[in-house]
Amino acid sequence: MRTSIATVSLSGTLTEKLTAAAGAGFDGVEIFENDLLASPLAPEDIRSRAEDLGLGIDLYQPLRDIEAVPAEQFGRNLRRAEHKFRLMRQLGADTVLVCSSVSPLAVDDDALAAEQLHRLAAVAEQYGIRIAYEALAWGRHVHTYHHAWRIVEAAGHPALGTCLDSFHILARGSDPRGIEAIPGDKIFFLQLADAPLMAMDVLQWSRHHRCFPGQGGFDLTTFLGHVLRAGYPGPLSLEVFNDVFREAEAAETAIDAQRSLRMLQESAGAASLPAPVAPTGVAFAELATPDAEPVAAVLRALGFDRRAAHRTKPVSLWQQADARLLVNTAGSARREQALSLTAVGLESPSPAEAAQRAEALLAPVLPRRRAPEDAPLDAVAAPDGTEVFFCATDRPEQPSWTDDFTPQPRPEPQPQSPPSLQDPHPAAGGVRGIDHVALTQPWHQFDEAALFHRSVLGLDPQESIDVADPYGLWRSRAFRTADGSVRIALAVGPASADDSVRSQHLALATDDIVTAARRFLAAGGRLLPVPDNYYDDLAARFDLPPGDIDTYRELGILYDRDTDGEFRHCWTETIGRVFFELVQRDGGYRGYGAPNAPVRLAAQHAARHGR
Ligand SMILES: O=C(O)c1ccc(O)c(O)c1
Ligand SMILES: [Mg+2]
Repeated sequence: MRTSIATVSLSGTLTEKLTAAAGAGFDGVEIFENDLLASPLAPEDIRSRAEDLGLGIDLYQPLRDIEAVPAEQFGRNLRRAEHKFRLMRQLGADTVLVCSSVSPLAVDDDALAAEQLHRLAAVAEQYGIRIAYEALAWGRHVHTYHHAWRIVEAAGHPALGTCLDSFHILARGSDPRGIEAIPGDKIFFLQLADAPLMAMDVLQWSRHHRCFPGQGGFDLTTFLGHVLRAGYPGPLSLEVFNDVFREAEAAETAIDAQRSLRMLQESAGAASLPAPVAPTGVAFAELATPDAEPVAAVLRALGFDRRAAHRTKPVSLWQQADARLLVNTAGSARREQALSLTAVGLESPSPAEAAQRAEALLAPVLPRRRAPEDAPLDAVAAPDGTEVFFCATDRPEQPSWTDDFTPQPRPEPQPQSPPSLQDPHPAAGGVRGIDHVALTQPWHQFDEAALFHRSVLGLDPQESIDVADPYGLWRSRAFRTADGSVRIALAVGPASADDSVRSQHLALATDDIVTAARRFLAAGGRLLPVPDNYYDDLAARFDLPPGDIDTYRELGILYDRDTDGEFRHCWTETIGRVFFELVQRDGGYRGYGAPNAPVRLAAQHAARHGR
């Protein structure tokens, strides 16, 4: 289907908006009046600029406060409208949006509204223009789609149809099934927007918090199904008023927008994409640092061995059971000078198919080989720049990223066993694998990152949660496979948290955190100190054996429980931008210890600033 985007959804000048829309593969745009008024380009130049970019101007908008007004006022409204019809001829736009009046002059009289819209349509028709009448959720007398449609039907003019906007319809809780009763050819335009579910004034909600389909809480798949079954033949157009998108890079927002529409068309059965390939595990996480020694010391204390070295690059593979970490010191030219998490390898049943889907969803695909002699690997860049590899680890039928590594002799020679990358049996208190990867997102990319992880990586979103920090608020949302074999937690921090303190972390799974913490401390590792107050509260909240609480207090282990299981965890000190978490997840515990996160954030501030 044809895809379109309203210029109000993108940042920048009109030219920048058009370029971004075209770059993301949109077929058309809705031009917002203000974008035209503020543009130095004449309407004919806008038209040819759009044409050169392969974009149609699918809608011009809006005409406001037109209908159901006293005769004299309507005369003035018609003159104003005719002015815009002439402009639209120059623009090459043939559909104009009229939103339901919010004017105090408007009267509650459907017959008058229908008569005046009929007269407006008759004038528009002379210019070859169609009127699409839309009910604003806060319209003075007309605020539901069925009401707008009743008026359009009563007006009975071929140049008059209705515009459906998913936000206005779903925000008011209208039943979208009634859309199927509208003849498809009388739906002149379809605007799509999602929004987080919020209890607030609907105008403020609409003007500030709309987002792209799949980023909010509305069921747009069902909604679109009704519109398509009605026989709507026009474009799917995104009209998203969003404070963050107004500031973000237009080219990236446009790609995020197009990705959301492709996902929506897939879920509504209107288009197909290469099938999703859910990952089955975390193959590795890659850390970049100019100086390997500080992180190597922590990894040794955590029980990791330096198991292999890259054949051609300064990259070491550290491993313990299924936890594999790459430490890359070729990073001096990287944007980060401090230790940072730069790549994640996801074990994929079919790396090539995962990459095909990623490409169809406009993810930036990275070169398959970083160097001519490297094994070919499928990888894409996440919105925050993290490289995500689709991996097959040591599977005979596929190239393996481990092919680029040469096993190193074990530190304590084991004559019977040759050097190997396999290590299925961790010692008691050892690390078993990677429980989750936690990535901090730039503040303006949280919704984009969420859609990316769901659509491109095939992960299921969990609830968004707020976490209090002494100096602001974090918003965090985890994405996971159904079986929990891959968990990625995204967080966006307070504006005051500058980039250097936006830490990322790797949570390492163990079956025995008490032994793991003791071994780490005995090996010279340092855990983040946890205040005594925390443990007093723990005793009040949970009926844990007092001896356990004493042990947790001694070691700095925190505890949480949900209806399915228990969670115990502790954190290392931060090196550069990265810290490690030891995690013991028992039963079916689904969370990440969120109730304990404020304690961590306060302790990390204290460690950094001595306060
Ligand atoms: O907020 C508004 O004024 C406004 C204008 C035009 C639209 O299509 C819309 O959905 C909202
Ligand atoms: Mg609208």
